Amino acid sequence: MKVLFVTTEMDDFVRVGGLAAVSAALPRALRPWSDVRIMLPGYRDVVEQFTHIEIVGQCAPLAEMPACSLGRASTRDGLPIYVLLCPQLYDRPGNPYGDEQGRDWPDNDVRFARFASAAAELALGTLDKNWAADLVHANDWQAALAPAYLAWKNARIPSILTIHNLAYQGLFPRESLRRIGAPESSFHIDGLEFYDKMSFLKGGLVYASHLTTVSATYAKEITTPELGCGLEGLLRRRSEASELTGILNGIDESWDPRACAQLAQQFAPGDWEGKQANADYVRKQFGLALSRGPIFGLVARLVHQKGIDLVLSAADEIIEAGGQIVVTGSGEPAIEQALVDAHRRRPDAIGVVIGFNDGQARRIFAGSDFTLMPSRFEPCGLSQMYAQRFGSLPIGHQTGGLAETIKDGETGFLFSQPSAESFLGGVRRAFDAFKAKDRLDSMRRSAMARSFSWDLSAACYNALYRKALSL
Ligand SMILES: Nc1ncnc2c1ncn2[C@@H]1O[C@H](COP(=O)(O)OP(=O)(O)O[C@H]2O[C@H](CO)[C@@H](O)[C@H](O)[C@H]2O)[C@@H](O)[C@H]1O
Repeated sequence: MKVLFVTTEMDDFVRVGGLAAVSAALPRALRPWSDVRIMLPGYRDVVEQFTHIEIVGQCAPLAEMPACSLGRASTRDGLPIYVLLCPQLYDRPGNPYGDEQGRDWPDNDVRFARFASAAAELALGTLDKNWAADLVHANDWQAALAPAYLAWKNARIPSILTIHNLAYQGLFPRESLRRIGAPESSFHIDGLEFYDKMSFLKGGLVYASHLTTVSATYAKEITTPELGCGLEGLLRRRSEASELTGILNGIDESWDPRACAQLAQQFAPGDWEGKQANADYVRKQFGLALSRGPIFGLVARLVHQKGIDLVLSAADEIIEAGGQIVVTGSGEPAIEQALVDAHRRRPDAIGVVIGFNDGQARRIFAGSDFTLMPSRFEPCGLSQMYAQRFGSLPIGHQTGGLAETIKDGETGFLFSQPSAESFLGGVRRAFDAFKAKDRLDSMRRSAMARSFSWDLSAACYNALYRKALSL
């Protein structure tokens, strides 16, 4: 079975959020079953990391989308990667989606439509004479038009679209339709149109043969007006036709505190002195006061979704009760600034490093007692799984994947509403557990014993692929 996995982030080369971790781990977990190949845009960060890229094909210009070439390379462990080379679109500073100031690139419609249409061509066998795909697996709005381009070419290749976050839809003005060579006839309510704009995500929601999202709970939630982002009607129809499946993400094996080389000290369940060494390190690194109280960690993209405002409004109570807070991540400038201000107000108790560094994140999970995840919604969430493996008990809102991966009172704490009061309820329960050392010990052991292995998820995707191919 030949699968083209189309994504715009991958931990090996470039990451903005959780999609990058999934794109690095899931294709690897699928390798025993299929010939999975990844397709990425040729961003500067991707191209620079390969010593050799073999050019395998050329893509002709289409509407306002420039010609480009397709390169083939592979990761050190032999995973084939196709890279779409078009310096004019992808060789830029900044992150995959915007400039160094965080503003979206104005030509993102062309950048990602070019990517998606090239993916469709590659799948059809017109770009690499030695390879065509049996199935296309596209991820999020950036790749969501791949199923649409397949449909517009009347191709019969089945496609799967995974929604990692419905809140990002890739909305562009109607004129984009012409720029990306989409048929005029696709601009209607059952096609790409979304309130008079063009929605890339909707292209995938409409044209993909099957939809998945990253937890069963979120798969239900997105069929409701509360979390359906205006697309609930379409999603409900696809769900009722059994064409929307929730498959929980896993995490990779490097999340093992006994072996993780990036920690201040490795530790096993029960070795709380080892865990304490990481707490000491974090306190020192973040310039916090010496303390015997709990550390609350927060590792997240700093966006509205993640409920950082709830953490800020609870900060005084956490500190008064003897806790300290450490935060790392990057995202919206206003949220970054609010965190920096909170740190300036209480540098002894609130540590903040804006930016993202994987080692730093791991040391926070290892050094903290609790991990804060008051997300307003959370399709799956990875931080709460990383946290449990590292003995940091997550305090999460009972939504999406958090509701499925945190065992309330056993491996972490769930609270019911995305409000400051409800969140504080979870925090207070955490303080109680911290004082009851036997309880803390057994909760940490239960959390660390969980595996969150990719194997189960990969088996579900494999079954879905086979069903889509009627194998
Ligand atoms: N700039 C940055 N700042 C902070 N952390 C960064 C980061 N870049 C990468 N990360 C990493 O990404 C992790 C966060 O991933 P999540 O899955 O929790 O959320 P995200 O919203 O990015 O992903 C979306 O996609 C994933 C994957 O399907 C879903 O789990 C999730 O619910 C959905 O919102 C952090 O633990 C960290 O390791």
